[in-house]
Amino acid sequence: MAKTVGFIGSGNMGRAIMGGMIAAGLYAPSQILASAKTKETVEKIEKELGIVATTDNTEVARKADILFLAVKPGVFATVIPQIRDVCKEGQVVVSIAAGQTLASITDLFGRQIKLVRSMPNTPALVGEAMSAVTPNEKISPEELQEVMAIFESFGKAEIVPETMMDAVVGVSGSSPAYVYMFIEAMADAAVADGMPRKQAYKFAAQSVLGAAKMVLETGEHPGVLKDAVCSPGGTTIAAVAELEKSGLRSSVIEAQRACVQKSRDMSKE
Ligand SMILES: NC(=O)C1=CN([C@@H]2O[C@H](COP(=O)(O)OP(=O)(O)OC[C@H]3O[C@@H](n4cnc5c(N)ncnc54)[C@H](O)[C@@H]3O)[C@@H](O)[C@H]2O)C=CC1
Ligand SMILES: O=C(O)[C@@H]1CCC=N1
Repeated sequence: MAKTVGFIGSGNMGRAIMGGMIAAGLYAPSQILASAKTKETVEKIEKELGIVATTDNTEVARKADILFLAVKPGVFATVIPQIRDVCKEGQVVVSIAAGQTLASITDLFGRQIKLVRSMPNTPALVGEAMSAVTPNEKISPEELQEVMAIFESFGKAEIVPETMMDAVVGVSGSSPAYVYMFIEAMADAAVADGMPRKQAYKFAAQSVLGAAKMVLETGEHPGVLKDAVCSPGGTTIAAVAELEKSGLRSSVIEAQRACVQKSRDMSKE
């Protein structure tokens, strides 16, 4: 097992992964080394996660057995030239960036490295991420197993071909944002009907969690599960008819297609 897991970038996603890994107990906080841009963030994450942090990206690259690149895609061209000559021998590099391909990252390193492209999501923080993982040909089965164990420590993970990554960004990387909007809208409606805001979030979020679990655990088609909620002449079908009128499905499909297209465009930049 890797002795040190490094993170370059400690923003929303980096912190969600570190928090998820620590909560799962797969790695002790002392085995995680992260870099951040400012001293304030270094102090904040050291306190928040109990890990060691630094403003020096090269220190993380020198020491990490597995190195997560958790900065924004546009920062790769700054960070990789900084670290490429000091990376630890035999190190496995894991990118979590949208729109950075195995080929583009390899180009920035200027040589073939052990590289994994991945797409997690922020529910990593509560152990419920959905992550996709694509290794390059330098990654051994044992190394892949170790990387998968990290992703599985904070949620579900699957190996996918790289050609699937743009679709993954749409359906799981970015989709928590659409779901939060749905929860917010349901809560707003309940608040309009007099429910206290905090209680409204609980009722809306727990209903989304329960519905998602029904899909995952019963194996039923979502349409069958929907039909079971719709009593003939009842309340639910009245809501469903309105949602169809305002084009909920089409709206979600178009939004997700825009997300996937953006991911494709970013890969070409
Ligand atoms: N937020 C999300 O839901 C997801 C994000 N991602 C990917 O994760 C990556 C990070 O995204 P977020 O965490 O959302 O962004 P963020 O902006 O929250 O985090 C990026 C962090 O990198 C730091 N940073 C910037 N330049 C740096 C440098 N030169 N050296 C070290 N640190 C530097 C920033 O200060 C910031 O804290 C992106 O590539 C994104 O595509 C992937 C899946 C989901
Ligand atoms: O919005 C973004 O670009 C990142 C990638 C997936 C989720 N957040």
